[in-house]
Amino acid sequence: MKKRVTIQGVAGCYHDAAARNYFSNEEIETIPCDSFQEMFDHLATDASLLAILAIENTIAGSLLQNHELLRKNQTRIIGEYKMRISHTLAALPGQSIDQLTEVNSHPMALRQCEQFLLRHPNMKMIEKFDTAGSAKEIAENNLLGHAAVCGEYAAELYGLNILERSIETNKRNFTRFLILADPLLAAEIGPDESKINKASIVFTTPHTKGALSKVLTILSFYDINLSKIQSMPILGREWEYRFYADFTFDSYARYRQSIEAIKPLINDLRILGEYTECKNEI
Ligand SMILES: O=C(O)C(=O)C[C@]1(C(=O)O)C=C[C@@H](O)C=C1
Repeated sequence: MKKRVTIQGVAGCYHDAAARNYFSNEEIETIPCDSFQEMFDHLATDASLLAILAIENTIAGSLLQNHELLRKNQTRIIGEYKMRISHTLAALPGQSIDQLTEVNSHPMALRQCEQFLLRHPNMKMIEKFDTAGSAKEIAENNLLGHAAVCGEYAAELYGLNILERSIETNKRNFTRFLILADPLLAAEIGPDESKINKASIVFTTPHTKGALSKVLTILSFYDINLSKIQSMPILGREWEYRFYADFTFDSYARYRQSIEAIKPLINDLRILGEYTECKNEI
């Protein structure tokens, strides 16, 4: 059966490209959403759907709100995909860069191109819900004076002219996406234990001396490699934090033992997913 994958954004956006790359051996249908929240709403009402969710970028950092969405929803992470992101500046045919007064894009994309955009102060940065959505809006409404920061494919798809290519601040610009599924579907189509070498968890620690350090020491004892840790404030408890951690490991059994070993030291543990590490980042 054709997989249906919810994406934030419209045809030609980076989520669309990431979904098509990740499922390159299968025919898929992408379901556009206006926000990350809307993606989770769709997943909650239709357990047969999958989703792809940007979680961090090598220039702009973490998408913080997406960590909280992962925790608050029952979906499981079943995979990850790292994709090179290269942005273009695109406008209606006939427009030159000095005629532009406004640049539209997803906030993460604008941040990734900040150095280029600061060199062109004639363009005011206006955040929109999507890169490709910005290109589409400019084309459909014939918005003279507007440019979009979007992928080359999106510019072509919506008939815009590319004024500048590779405008990201650093060429090593990658976004890491997570593949999500309802827990029952995840058990069915997620990777076999033998292929699992990465996990994402969230937990809190008591506000005592060395609490987090003790957890990390135990993980290191079990040969667990901490690949990312992200703290987020706990609502209503000033200056207290929740920790989102990603691990990689060679032995699934040792990883499970390490989780059992840290349990007495932590609270509110949730395993967000166990999956195969994506290595295609070069
Ligand atoms: O606007 C898009 O095209 C998206 O898919 C969103 C998004 C993001 O959420 O970070 C995806 C990848 C890039 O980092 C820029 C924007």
